[in-house]
Amino acid sequence: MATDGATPAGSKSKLLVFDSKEDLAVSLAKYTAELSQKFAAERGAFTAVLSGGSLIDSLRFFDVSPTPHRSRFFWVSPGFTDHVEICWFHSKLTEPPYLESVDWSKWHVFWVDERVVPKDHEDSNYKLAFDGFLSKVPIPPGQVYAINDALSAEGAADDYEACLKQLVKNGVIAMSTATGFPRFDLQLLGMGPDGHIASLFPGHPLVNEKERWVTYIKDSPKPPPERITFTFPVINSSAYIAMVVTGAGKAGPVQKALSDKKTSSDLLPIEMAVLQDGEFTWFTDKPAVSLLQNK
Ligand SMILES: O=C(O)[C@H](O)[C@@H](O)[C@H](O)[C@H](O)COP(=O)(O)O
Repeated sequence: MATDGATPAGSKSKLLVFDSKEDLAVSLAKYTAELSQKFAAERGAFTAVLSGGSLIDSLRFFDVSPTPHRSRFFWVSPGFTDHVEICWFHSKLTEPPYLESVDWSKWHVFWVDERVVPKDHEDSNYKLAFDGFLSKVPIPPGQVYAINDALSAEGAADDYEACLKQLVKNGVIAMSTATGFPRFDLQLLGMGPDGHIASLFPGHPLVNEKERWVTYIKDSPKPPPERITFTFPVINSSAYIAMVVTGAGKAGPVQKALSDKKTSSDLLPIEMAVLQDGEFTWFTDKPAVSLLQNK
């Protein structure tokens, strides 16, 4: 059966490897819907954080099928491999049954990073998520927290941080008693081929930010250059992280992140994503884990 992987900070870590992007998307929809139900019942709100990039495709990717879909995935941890076959309805978050069964009124949506461009610009992560996901589900518009696109990068980061602080005060966002930073229920993240997450890039001083909740970058190596981003203390205070990584182009950083041998001097941002008290799940495909030993 399934097994948990390494637990570096006492938190849980799991690696899921899927046969196809469709299978990954089916599982991600089920995982997200279950967490939404759990937090809506426990706290009366579900705080979900999105990234840009290919993640949104994973929330909307495949076709609807009326018949159950047989999906295989693999749980992998050092020295252990198991294959599990499961039947799921071939469904995504924006289709039945989730469209009706998820309590969308409890959702509050945030971005782990955003490009400093107008909301209707092709580069906007808000636009990407709106077109592919948010426009298809009935989340109250007042609970979708886009950046203020009239501000500079610095101003937008300050404004977003102030918004988060207000929502912590109102009890919409939980606080981590362990870290003193906001504790989002679920962060749905992607990783770039260089091992970056959010807009925290390898070798950039922002990876060391310890005080701010939200900060800004004006020299992002991935275009466009101006962005705002959550900091590591906020990412690492999450209750759950789903790290969605597919494709052979990302196999190098995946191998490095999951390797037992770590040297603190050259950590990639993905290796710095270590939950203090939460569950970190990798949603991957076979090409992304092709450099791992025990797959
Ligand atoms: O604004 C962005 O560029 C993203 O939020 C970024 O952090 C993204 O998640 C990764 O770069 C992975 O992107 P891909 O999945 O497209 O490689």
